[in-house]
Amino acid sequence: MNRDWIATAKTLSQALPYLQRYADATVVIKLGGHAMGSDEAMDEFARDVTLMRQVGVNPVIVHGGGPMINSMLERLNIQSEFVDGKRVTDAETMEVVEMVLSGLVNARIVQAISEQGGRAVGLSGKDSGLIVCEHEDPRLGLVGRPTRVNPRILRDMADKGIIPVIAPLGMGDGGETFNINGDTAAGAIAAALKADRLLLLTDVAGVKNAEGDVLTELTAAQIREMVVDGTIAGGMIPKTETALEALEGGVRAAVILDGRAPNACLLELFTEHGAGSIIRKG
Ligand SMILES: Nc1ncnc2c1ncn2[C@@H]1O[C@H](COP(=O)(O)OP(=O)(O)O)[C@@H](O)[C@H]1O
Ligand SMILES: CC(=O)N[C@@H](CCC(=O)OP(=O)(O)O)C(=O)O
Repeated sequence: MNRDWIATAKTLSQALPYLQRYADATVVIKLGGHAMGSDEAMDEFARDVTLMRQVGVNPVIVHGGGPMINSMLERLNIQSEFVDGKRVTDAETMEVVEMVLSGLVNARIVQAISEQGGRAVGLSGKDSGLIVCEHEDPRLGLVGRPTRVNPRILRDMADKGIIPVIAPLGMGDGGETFNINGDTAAGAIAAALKADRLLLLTDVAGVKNAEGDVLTELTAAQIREMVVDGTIAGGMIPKTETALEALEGGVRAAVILDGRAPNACLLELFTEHGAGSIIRKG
């Protein structure tokens, strides 16, 4: 018999304990704009998510789209700047952010999952009272900090076998729209669902130390130290902040991993090998 088929059967057999461990688990996956790359990578991600659902996991997708927002702002000649990894958002920028996240990025992910045979439905934090926000910092304009997350709609969707795909927008108490960093939104949702895993997919293999080596396990204390000494910088700041807040909020473990690596999510959940940097409570 062809050896590849034997290897496939063996792989499936070896995955059994992991499939059992994650049966009915809730896994929140943040797909960063940098991890979205090519159509092939998107198709593979969609296939992995569809497979997860097929074997009884409840995947919840929260996406970013920073690079896509940047290119649309450039086309419209609108300047944009970041403070500590978050986009300063005025009313004009907010319109573009919403248009790109809900109109382009969200729709692309939903379509990719549908093409793999999964049932995906796109929504944003503004739908069904999912994420209510307040102003995070006066310097950032319409950037929201989630104050209340109502995950009921997500539970209803999971019960029906639907994979939610969520754009990181929120609603203020006065009905205004807020831009939420994708990592922050994913962490808040993971905490509200008391998720078993929060997977933060990005474009690096994990959190690196000052020598550039990926740390496979990290503690909260290590993270705080690395933020203070500047080893963790830029977009990695909201990511690690999110991981810590999610753990405080009741998530069992958070993992920062390379979304461009082949079958990144499956590798992390269903093999002994794991992937990226894992941060556990403690
Ligand atoms: N200590 C670190 N380890 C790994 N990446 C880091 C670190 N400090 C800063 N970074 C930067 O953070 C980036 C990931 O954040 P970001 O670009 O916002 O990703 P995404 O768009 O996937 O959310 C990496 O590409 C890297 O340039
Ligand atoms: C407040 C804030 O910074 N919002 C982000 C939302 C998108 C995002 O988080 O995209 P990535 O995950 O691809 O970086 C932004 O405007 O770029």
